Amino acid sequence: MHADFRSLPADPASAAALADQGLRYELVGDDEGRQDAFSQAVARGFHGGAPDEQALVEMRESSRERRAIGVWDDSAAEPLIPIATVDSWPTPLRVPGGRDLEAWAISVVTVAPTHRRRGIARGLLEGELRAAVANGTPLAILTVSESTIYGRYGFGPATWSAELAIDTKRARWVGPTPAGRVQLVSREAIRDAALGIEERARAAGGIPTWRGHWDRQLGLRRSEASKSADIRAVRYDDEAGEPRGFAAYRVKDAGADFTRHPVEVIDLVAATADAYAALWRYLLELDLVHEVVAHQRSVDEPVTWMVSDARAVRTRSVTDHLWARILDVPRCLEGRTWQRSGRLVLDVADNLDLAGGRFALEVDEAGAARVTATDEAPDLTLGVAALSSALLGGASPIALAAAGRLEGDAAAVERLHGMAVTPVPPCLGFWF
Ligand SMILES: CC(=O)SCCNC(=O)CCNC(=O)[C@H](O)C(C)(C)COP(=O)(O)OP(=O)(O)OC[C@H]1O[C@@H](n2cnc3c(N)ncnc32)[C@H](O)[C@@H]1OP(=O)(O)O
Repeated sequence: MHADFRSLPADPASAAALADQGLRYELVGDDEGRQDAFSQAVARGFHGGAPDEQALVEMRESSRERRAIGVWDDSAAEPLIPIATVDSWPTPLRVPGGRDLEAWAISVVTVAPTHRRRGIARGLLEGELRAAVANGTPLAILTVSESTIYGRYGFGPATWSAELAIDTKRARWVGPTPAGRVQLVSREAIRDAALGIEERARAAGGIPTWRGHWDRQLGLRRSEASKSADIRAVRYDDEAGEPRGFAAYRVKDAGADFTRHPVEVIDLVAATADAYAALWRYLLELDLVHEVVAHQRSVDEPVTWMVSDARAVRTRSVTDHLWARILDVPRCLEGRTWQRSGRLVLDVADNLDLAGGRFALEVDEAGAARVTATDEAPDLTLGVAALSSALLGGASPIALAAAGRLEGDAAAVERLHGMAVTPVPPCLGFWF
């Protein structure tokens, strides 16, 4: 890794391409005035309200921990506010087998409505991918506002999230009854315990959270205090009194019938099976509640099996969530554990010329991979986006082949499927 990723220079090729349009593409750096202008541009780019003084101070925290890039148009009416933004930071990503792979997380990609569709986002994205390569990071990741934007840069969806709506009047608890306790605690207490619990709970597809994330999720930022007083929090402590999980939720307005409050689960994080069961049970047995809605859940939630009537748990939607982009094929494929042994020669196409080539993937009985460049005839031909989708074990190579995103004979496709797909689907439980 680069000694200080925040000072990796702005990518010269993107700087030159944007300079041709009279635009300055630059690191935001440590100047608070520039950081605040960047935050204003981000809020505007996502159709948010103008941040007040307090919100700007709070947003400086992420400016200090991320590498932020802005694009300035000196001819604009407000030339100090960038017309485009992106930020990024290197982070561990949990991969199948329980190890972490370093990933370049990319966020807050915005282009002002006055400057859209003239290649500025392309400059930002290509610049980020080249910066990640310069940093020695083998993978880039992001969560997306629209699933139409990032495939062209070699990203593929790699985890999926479900939105669950549970009818609590039908969902009689038949799951386990753990021996620990669910305790009502302050949001501050959850914030203080969250990082430790989350780190133990992190499964494939997960990246570590940060304190500012929890301030925001739990409504603890001073600038958002008035909107979040209704957030309640519970913690599960095991028999020894160790915190093992928590849930934050909001009971919404019941309307005319006071027995029918909807509950929105803001987060439910469980480091143990006991914590998982106890927290769900608590939520599903709240009085005066008829429905519990939870977002960014796994597509294979055990809670479905913990209630008397499985149809009480309705999956409202399943959407792609984390997108991944391989930048170094050998390091990514060797970084994870595979489900079965086998050998395949993969021909990987990359239209940005960052990671493509022909590689022999050899997996031993323990699931450990060795990946070497080769000029043998390929068993499978695929784009880097399809390989990135398969990396975390959540995408089906059989379906990718049926869709024409992976070519090869059926036996080779099935071999990759058996090697890649994991029994537990990868999951990232939040947006970044
Ligand atoms: C990781 C994240 O931050 S996700 C958040 C993404 N940001 C947002 O949703 C905020 C609102 N939207 C925006 O700010 C802008 O519209 C952006 C950032 C999505 C696109 O910025 P632009 O500068 O207009 O994109 P740019 O002109 O570089 O387009 C590059 C290519 O993407 C395509 N494209 C851009 N936006 C979209 C879109 N929303 N849907 C489909 N295609 C798109 C363009 O047509 C172009 O295609 P081509 O290369 O085949 O010609």
